[in-house]
Amino acid sequence: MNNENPRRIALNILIDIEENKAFSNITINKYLRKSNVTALDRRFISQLVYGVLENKIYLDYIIKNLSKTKMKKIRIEILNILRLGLYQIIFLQKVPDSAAVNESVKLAKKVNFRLSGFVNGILRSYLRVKDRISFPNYDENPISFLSVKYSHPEWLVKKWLNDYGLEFTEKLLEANNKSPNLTVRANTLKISREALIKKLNEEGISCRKGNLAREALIVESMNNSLDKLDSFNKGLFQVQDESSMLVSHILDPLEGEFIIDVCSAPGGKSTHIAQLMNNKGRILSRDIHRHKLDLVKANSRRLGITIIESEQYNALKLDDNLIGLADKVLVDAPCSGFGIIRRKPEIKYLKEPKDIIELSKLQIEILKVSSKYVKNGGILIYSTCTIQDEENEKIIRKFLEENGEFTLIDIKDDLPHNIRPEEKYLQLYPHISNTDGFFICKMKKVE
Ligand SMILES: C[S@@+](CC[C@H](N)C(=O)[O-])C[C@H]1O[C@@H](n2cnc3c(N)ncnc32)[C@H](O)[C@@H]1O
Repeated sequence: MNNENPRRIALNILIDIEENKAFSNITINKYLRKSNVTALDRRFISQLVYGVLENKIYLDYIIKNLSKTKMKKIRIEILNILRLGLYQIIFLQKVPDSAAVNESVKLAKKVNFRLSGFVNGILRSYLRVKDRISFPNYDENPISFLSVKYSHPEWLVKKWLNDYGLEFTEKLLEANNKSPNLTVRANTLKISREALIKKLNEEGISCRKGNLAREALIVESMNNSLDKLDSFNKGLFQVQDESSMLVSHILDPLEGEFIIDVCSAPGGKSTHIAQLMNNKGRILSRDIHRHKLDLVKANSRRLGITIIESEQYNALKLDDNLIGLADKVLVDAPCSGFGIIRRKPEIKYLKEPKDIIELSKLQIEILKVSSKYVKNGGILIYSTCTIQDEENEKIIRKFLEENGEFTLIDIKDDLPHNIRPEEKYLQLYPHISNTDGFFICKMKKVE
């Protein structure tokens, strides 16, 4: 077994994510970029990594039941080999049980020969007693039941049950463990959506029109990673979820305007805004992290956008030079990310209740400071990729209470016909719109 063994690569990725609290998508890309595995193996590696992360609490519950060694005492490599083995046995019909066990034992032998017997024992005992493992019972403890079944931490399940009720919560939990659509935005500065479909088909990518945004394409199958395609390198598209595309449509930028995007990296929305402005006008794209701004620059260059100025800047600090100057300001705020658990399942284990409190303080401050840049009659957009009220509606309510010069604008006219929010703002959920969970709110500074 060499280092190009897909299970070994998946194991290394899982350990890296756990030890370094790293993001799954970035870590997977990092490892795949330096390996020579086939397209089929790349898909298998992603499936293993996402599958284990999505189902970690469930898999650990089983390991805890079968192991005499306490979870905390099981070495991280062995624990992840067990998770990988069980995931294959339970969730992957295409992998025979014997192969899942044998490959896990082989992997364990490479990592720590002495402990391969332990791995063999746990996996084989699972196969023997799987029907007798006792899981939490819904009637006795619905929170534990849902937490284990859908691998979400108990505090989050409890919170969502409280906020949304049982039916909604269960659908949301279930949707969070499903694969999201891979969606791209046609760069209409260079190509129409129809012509892009043709070009991608020629490159072996099958895709269809999106459901919500007029530039969106949903990728249905591919035999190459998107960033290796000629169409990608020529800047004909940008990977972006449809929910995120709606933000720029709701901002509704016009040619010649001055737009400030205070939290812009990696530039998904800034570049879309530039596209909607026909690359005419001025966009100031700021972010607190310099290295992330390199992505804004690289994306702009690839997409042929010249009106974006990127600048490292802390959005909490008022910039006196910009007060009252912007036609439109976008605050796409840092958030808990609970709307993108499908893309980054590790988020559900990393974030804690105290993070939501800290984030909401940061969000309201950024919003207050950034609102100062809006000119009279101008527009302020607040968006997040989360579904927590504390980071969304409550922020807006507080902001509007304290800033009487801003008023909420109804966004129905900016939305496609198939989205009809009950409120003036928009809250999307993965199990309802099959997009990321997203919040978008539009405010106007009264003249
Ligand atoms: C949701 S992401 C932005 C995504 C981006 N708008 C896009 O569409 O590609 C939030 C960004 O806020 C940045 N950020 C966090 N705290 C900040 C601060 N105090 N000032 C400016 N940017 C900040 C993060 O670095 C992160 O890139």
